[in-house]
Formats: sequence, C-alpha cells, structure tokens
Amino acid sequence: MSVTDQDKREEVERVSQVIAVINNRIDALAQQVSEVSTDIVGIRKHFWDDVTVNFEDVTEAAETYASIKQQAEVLSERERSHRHALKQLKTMKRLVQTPYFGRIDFVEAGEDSAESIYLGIASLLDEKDEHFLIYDWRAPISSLYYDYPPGPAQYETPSGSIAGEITCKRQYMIRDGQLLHLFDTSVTIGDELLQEVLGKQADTQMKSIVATIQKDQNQIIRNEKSKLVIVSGAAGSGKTSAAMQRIAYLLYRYRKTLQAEQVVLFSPNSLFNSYVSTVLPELGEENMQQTTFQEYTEHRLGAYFDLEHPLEQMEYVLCSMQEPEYNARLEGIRFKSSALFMQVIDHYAESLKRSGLHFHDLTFLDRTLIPSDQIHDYFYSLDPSLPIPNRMSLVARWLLAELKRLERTERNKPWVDDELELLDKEDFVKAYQSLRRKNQYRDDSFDDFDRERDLLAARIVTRLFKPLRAEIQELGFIDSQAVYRQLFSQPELLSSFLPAADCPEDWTTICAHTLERLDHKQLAYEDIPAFLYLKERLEGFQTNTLVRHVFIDEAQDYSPFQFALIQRLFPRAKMTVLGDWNQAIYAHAYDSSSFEGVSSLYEPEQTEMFLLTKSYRSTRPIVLFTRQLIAGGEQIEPFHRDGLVPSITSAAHEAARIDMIHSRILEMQKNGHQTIAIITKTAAEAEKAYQQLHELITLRLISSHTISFDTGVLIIPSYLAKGVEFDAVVIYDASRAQYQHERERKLFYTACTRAMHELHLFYIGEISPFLLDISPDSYVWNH
Ligand SMILES: Nc1ncnc2c1ncn2[C@@H]1O[C@H](COP(=O)(O)OP(=O)(O)OP(=O)(O)O)[C@@H](O)[C@H]1O
Repeated sequence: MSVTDQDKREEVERVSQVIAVINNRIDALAQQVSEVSTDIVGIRKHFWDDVTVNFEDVTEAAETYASIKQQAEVLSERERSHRHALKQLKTMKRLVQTPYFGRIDFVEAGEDSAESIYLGIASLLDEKDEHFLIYDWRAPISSLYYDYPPGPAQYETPSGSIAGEITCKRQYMIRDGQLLHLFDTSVTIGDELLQEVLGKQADTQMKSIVATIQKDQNQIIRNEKSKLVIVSGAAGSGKTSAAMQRIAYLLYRYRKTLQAEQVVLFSPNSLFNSYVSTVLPELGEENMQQTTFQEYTEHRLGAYFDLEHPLEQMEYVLCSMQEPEYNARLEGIRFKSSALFMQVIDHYAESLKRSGLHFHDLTFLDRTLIPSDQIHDYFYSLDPSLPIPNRMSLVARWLLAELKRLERTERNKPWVDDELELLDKEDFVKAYQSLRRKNQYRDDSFDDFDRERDLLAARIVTRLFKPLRAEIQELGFIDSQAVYRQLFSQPELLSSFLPAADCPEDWTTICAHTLERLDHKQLAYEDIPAFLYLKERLEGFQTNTLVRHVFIDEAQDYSPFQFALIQRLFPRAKMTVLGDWNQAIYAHAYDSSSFEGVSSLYEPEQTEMFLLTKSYRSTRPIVLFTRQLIAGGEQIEPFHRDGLVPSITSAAHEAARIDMIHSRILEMQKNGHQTIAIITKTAAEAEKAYQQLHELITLRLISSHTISFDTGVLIIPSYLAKGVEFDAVVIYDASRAQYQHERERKLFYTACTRAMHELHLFYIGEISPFLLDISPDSYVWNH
C-alpha cells in the first residue's frame, strides 16, 4: 500500500492538530510549574509562621514536632508536584519537536474497525483525556510496531495476549514540528528510516534508537521474565543501545516501584559513562547509576592497597614484552582471572575453616589488648561446621564483650588520669549534673569526687575505645591480606586444591612477583577481584538490596570473580550482561569465548541468551572488511549502507606517514566528517602521534583521565575507544611491529570497528599479518 496525496494531507493536518494539543499542554504545565514554585517559595519563607514552637514540656514539644512535620509534609508534597510537572513539561517540549515516529493500524480479533496507534517517546491524551493521540513506545500495544510487519500479530499485556491484524504500518520523519517524510512499510521497521539515521554523522553522545528498534533488539529490551539476560553481539550490533532502551523500558513498565537509582550500569571507563549519559534524559527518564568495576574496588580496597588500574595493566601487557617476567605475568593474569582460580579460592576458603586464618592484634595506644593468637584460638574453638562469616560474627561478639571487660580495668590506668587533667571545666560540670540527675551526688560525701572521677574516666575510656569497637564491628581484626599472601608464600598450597596439570607452569615465579607487590602494599589488577572475593568469603558478602537491575556492558572484560562479586553484591537485582568475545581485549580474556563465568550464576530456566548478528554502526564495506579479521566473522551481517571501501596505505617513513594522514584528514573533513579518531595501540604511541600532528591540525589527545570528548580530530589509544564510535577512523600504525601476536588481534579488530563511515589504515615497513588474510577486493591498497 502506498501513501496517497490525500493520506499526506491528512497526516500533515494531524501533526498540526497534535502539536496544538501539545502546545496547550506546555502552556498549562508552564503555568502550573510557576504557580507551584511560587507556593514553594512562599512556604519556605513563612515556614515558621505557621508553626508554634514550644518545648516547655513533653506535650508541648510533641505538638511542636507534629506541627513542624505537617508543615514539612505540605512543603514536600508541593516539591514533588513541582518535580512531576517540570518533568512533564520537559517531555512535552521534546514531544513538540517530534510528536511521533510511527503508526500501526490494528484490528483486534472480534472487532471490525482498526485503531490507529501513533508511537512517540511519551503518551499524550486528547483535550478531553479520553483518547490516546500518542502512545508511549513502551506501552504494551507499541510492541506490535517493532515485532510485526502488516498482517496477523499479537502483543502481551499484563492480563494476557491480544491478537489481531495490523492493517497499516507507517513511519514518519517529523523534525522541529514539521512532517518531512512519511512512508508505509512492509518489513518490521523499514530500512529507509534506518538508512537515514545511520547515515548521519557520529555524535559525541549516544542517541536513542526508539524509532528504529529492530525485532531482535526489542526482545532484549522488553524481556521481563529472566533473572539473567545475556546478550552476545557483534561490534556495532546495538548491545549498548539495547541496554539503554531496556533501562528506559523498565523504568516505564515498573514506574510505580522502580526508581532510576535502583538501576546500576557497570561500564568500561569514564569516557563511555559520559558517552551514554544522554540517552535516558533524551527519552524523558532520569539516568541510572553508573560506575566502573575499578571505582567500586577503589571504594572497597583503596584504603588498604595501591590498586593497579586496568589500563596500567593493559599498557604493561602491550608494551613490556621485553621484560624478563613478562610471560609469567601474562600467565598469572590469565590464571588469576580464571574460573579455575575461583575454584582454588573456594577450596582455600573451605580449608581455612580448619586452619590457616590470620588475625590482627587488637591494639590500643601501642599496647596489645588482645593478641592475634588469642583471636585465632577463639575462632578455631568455634563449631567448625559453621560458615566462616558466621564464626567471624561470633568472634566479633566475643571481642566486644572482652573489650567491655577491658574497658573497666582500663579506667584505673595512669593514662586515664593524664586524660582527666586535659578535660575542661565544662566536662566536670556535665559530670556533676549527670550525677545529680541520677541522685548520686549528695554534696556532703567524700566519695563524691571519686564518683565524679569514675564517671569521667568511664567516659574517656568509652570514647577512646569507640574506634576499637567500630573496627571489631567492621571485622577489621581479620588479616585478609595475610591470608591472601599465604597462598603465594606457600606455593605448594596450590597443588592441594588443583590437579598438577591445571597449575600454571610458572607458578613459583608468579608467587614471587605477587609477594613482591603485596609487600609494597600494591595489588595488581588481576589480584583485585580474587582478593576481594576471598575477603568476602571470610567476612560475608556485602550486599545492596535496594538495586533491582544491574547492567554490565562490555562484559567480555569481566572475570568470573567479578561476575560472582557483582551478583552477590546485588542479591535482589536482575542482571543484563552484554558483550562481544571478539572484543575481549584484556589479557585474561583473550582465549575465552563464552559467558561461562556468568551463565553459571543462575539456573538455566532463569537465564535467557540473545544473539545479535547484524552490525549497524559501520557501512557495509567496513563490516565486510573488519569481519575478516576474526574467526567466525562471516556470521556478522552488515546493514546495507554504502560507503567508501577501507584503505591501507604504506608509508616509506614517519614524515611521509604524517603527511599522508594529514591530507587524508583534510579530505575527510571536506567530506563533512566531524569526528575523526586516530587510533593508536597504546598511550605512548598516541602521545608520539600527537607530538607529530598537533602543529599541522587541531586535535585532542585522549587519555585515561579524559571524561568526555567533542567533535573534531582525536588521538586515542585503542582500549579507550571501546564502546564509542567515530565518523571516521585512522589506524595510525597497522604494521607487523604493532599488531602481530594473536593476543593483539581483538584489540586491532575493536579499533577498526569504531568507524561508522570511513576507515583508513597506515603502516611503515611490514603490514600486520592480520591484514594478509583479507580478500584484496575488500580494500584499496596504496603502496
Ligand atoms: N535499531 C537501531 N536503530 C538505529 N541505530 C541503531 C540501531 N541499533 C544500533 N544502532 C546504532 O548502531 C551503532 C552501534 O550501536 P551500539 O554502540 O549500541 O552497538 P554495540 O553492540 O554496543 O557496539 P560495540 O560492541 O562495538 O561497542 C550506534 O550508533 C547505534 O545508534
């Protein structure tokens, strides 16, 4: 069915009618916002006028309290209503630009006429509040638009499925309130709109994709039943996009019970955090909480250790091949991040039930109050069948009781007299008043001064013991560092937990290096999750029961330890895990190819897996090129968007390369590309390239400290470009010298797949062997 002129006229007419309704709504809301804010200012200003303050007796104080509470409630109700109206106003202002993007006409089974459903980023009722002029894209009925072409269709509602037929499916391009284009579509979501969206220039912030969500992405976005959703998808297949729209969907679907702060997104780095931070606000929702695993561990362990940053580890792995301990470190990284090592820690923790734990002395003013061996003996006198954390709680209880006993003996020690001398008059007056209140002060007794001294001494000891009590309550008496250290100071321990064949060959060297770091209070990146996991096994897992949904993007970079820690940290949350094994750039995950570490956390019936194979980011020629870089790449399906084939250019020397890159960038800028990334392998290489280029063109060097980027030319190390995209990508050095080891393949692939419209590779000397297998008709070779 094609769109007739009559249809067009009617649609143009409808757009203006809807916009008129939105404008009225905007006026009403603006007025409401202003009235409520005047109310709020008034209440705040006269808050105390309407409150009678009287604390003379208990009844008066209670009345005062009630009247303050009432006044505060009025204020908070007004503030809530202000926030709500403001949010609606913002949504309406967005809606007035693009009221809707799609329509389906649906005849429900048993009915004889079709209802037209228009989809937008929010719902809109007509002036009489009777009919929906726009349906929120997340409403149950809206899923028809994403899931079916015209014909028989059905959608799920909380009260069951509703079947019927889609008789028309239409897409609109409305910008700034003007209907620019409309077309009927027979496929799920017409390619035309997608072409237009994907053909645009890269943005420095991710955009929402609600107008063009694809059917397979929609299944991920709307999944409600699984505790664990695993999405495995090619580079550019929309994993992050699906995650962001899924958050928006969940916030809408559970709007009465789910707040944005109950959703946590773990992302790879701060640059990525800022890149995705605009999607939810664009959809009228508040942002979820965002964090990185590094931030979390810094918060947990930063006080005890100097923690290695993941990117420091990355730089070491990429740049230190010449170092004598390199291979052992690499083996250590892999082993310490593996499911096998997690088993080792589990067995080790089990064995600690019987012996091997270490404790700190409980000290006070440089004196040992309770020696560690006494704590040790007490722990091992407890029922060994109890889990370690339960026994630790019993130890803590015992220590607190001991401390109470010690507190009494401490009061008569000379140091307390010294402290008493330092007290000022006010403390004595307070002690005197307290004794009087308790009727213990008689004015006529010689004991009174002693009593006052006792009271003050007790207070001093209690005050100074407070940090000790806190330390006990926080289980600070457990020496987790020593327990972890023991695993490496006794290398033979490993073989009692693991068959010899599974133990790393270089274990003794790995142990020596680990001890060296631990002795300097340093924790290598690969040790962080393992240490934290062991610590939690001893102390009990820390939990946050408020969070309901956890999203882990770039999940291929997480070790089984990290998944286990995150799952235990958020025991009441559902998890959505998204990743691509071909982009596993961290040393621990080079050889992995499945989400084993995470899928075993939940029962199979609680888990659902999704595969996204179509790549939307890059043009077809770029996908056809990049997919040849990885095994199984032929399964990646390019979206048919045309563009230049990638180029590979050989340069005779450095100056020639800089010249060629410079001219290429100028040409691309002439073609309208605004965000051009020169991707290097490492930070050192990025710095070098920057020094060579910055006098020729304006460009910005991106480092691990950069938190956001603007349009323009950037120089960025490969691993920082993760998850983001650029109009054009220049691979600064695609030579064998940079990319030859298998472990560098995925990094190379990740870098190349950041390109949307153009990809150009340069090299000096020999070309990277990864490029030799690529069919010559997939690129232009300038040599
Ligand atoms: N359904 C869609 N409609 C419009 N654009 C889409 C759609 N799906 C994905 N895209 C676009 O494709 C690009 C890549 O998406 P996204 O970053 O979500 O992919 P990804 O799978 O997370 O990629 P990577 O793993 O390489 O980081 C983005 O520009 C996104 O807007």
